[in-house]
Amino acid sequence: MGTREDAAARGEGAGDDGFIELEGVEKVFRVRRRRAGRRRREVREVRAVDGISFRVPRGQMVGYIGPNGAGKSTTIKMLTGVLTPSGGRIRVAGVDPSRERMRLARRIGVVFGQRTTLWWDLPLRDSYALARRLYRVPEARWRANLERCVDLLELDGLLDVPVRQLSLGQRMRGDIAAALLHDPEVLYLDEPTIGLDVISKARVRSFLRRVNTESGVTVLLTTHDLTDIEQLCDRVMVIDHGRLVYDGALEGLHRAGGGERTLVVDLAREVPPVRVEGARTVRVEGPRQWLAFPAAASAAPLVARIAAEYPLVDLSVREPDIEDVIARMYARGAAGARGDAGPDGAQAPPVVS
Ligand SMILES: Nc1ncnc2c1ncn2[C@@H]1O[C@H](COP(=O)(O)OP(=O)(O)OP(=O)(O)O)[C@@H](O)[C@H]1O
Repeated sequence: MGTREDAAARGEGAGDDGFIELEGVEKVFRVRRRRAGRRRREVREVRAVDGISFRVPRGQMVGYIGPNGAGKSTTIKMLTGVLTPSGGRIRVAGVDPSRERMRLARRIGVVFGQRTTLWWDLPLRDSYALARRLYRVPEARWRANLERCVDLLELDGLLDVPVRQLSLGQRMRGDIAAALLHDPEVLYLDEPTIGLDVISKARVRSFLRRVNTESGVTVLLTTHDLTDIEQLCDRVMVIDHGRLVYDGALEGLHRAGGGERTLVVDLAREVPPVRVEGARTVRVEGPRQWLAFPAAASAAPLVARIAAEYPLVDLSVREPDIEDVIARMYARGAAGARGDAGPDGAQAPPVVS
């Protein structure tokens, strides 16, 4: 991982405002299935990605979120060149991924949280050494990158352990390191914190923040955990049924969804429901209380008010599920939020904040 300047110097023909560019991208899968009583197989079309356009400048860290089956993984697979779009145009660093997949492979890193790219029976160290040969990374560069990853991802002591013996959190950190040892300019992360405990999530997030700010790596992050987005991304894009329905800041998404966050407070003893301006108590269980407050509001003044008047011991903030936020966007009929096809079949632009 070089510096931000290194990353800028590596630019090949891509304008800074369109390092990743998608124009009207579509992916249609044809699924064959046999219906009971029919001899012929029926062909059904699944429009996994349905006319998506966006541009991501170099060095930006973007959240790419949506409900299950929305088309997130399909988009990432097209960005890596694993899948070829059925329509539209993609450029990553000026390169068409599906045409020049091998050339692009050296410039991108991919982490699929649900699957490992590491060799299951080999120690991490051997997996990394194989990847070095595959990507032809110069020895000195590779060593420096490995040292930095081992240090920041706390992999020391794990390098000689076979991957299958690692915990999920250790394996995920191992996978993230593997994706970065060849100095990629873009990192695609598909659910990098899925299934991790709070401490492992915090480690992964703080590492990703450093990689983005210090090395200028452009990051596209898919997650169901809105805290990942809140802590890492200035920009969030929401995809639903293969269409982009929102592009902007997380606060704007909360406004569009009109959602609420929940402040969970642990008090030193049981007290009547907390009464505080800006929130309403929705649940009380012994000394623990749940307070709902507008998702777009800051929790800090609320916490200060509670701490001043109640024996506050501990607290946490729970984000609404992305499914809830999107469901509310639909329920409120936010202008253009559906990305409905117009009379001419054109897709309405996403809500932009
Ligand atoms: N190879 C395939 N063949 C047929 N249909 C597919 C294929 N891959 C994905 N799909 C379908 O395309 C749609 C989008 O899937 P995709 O995996 O991109 O969604 P996702 O947003 O990543 O979902 P999740 O959050 O559950 O991972 C789904 O309806 C899925 O069933």
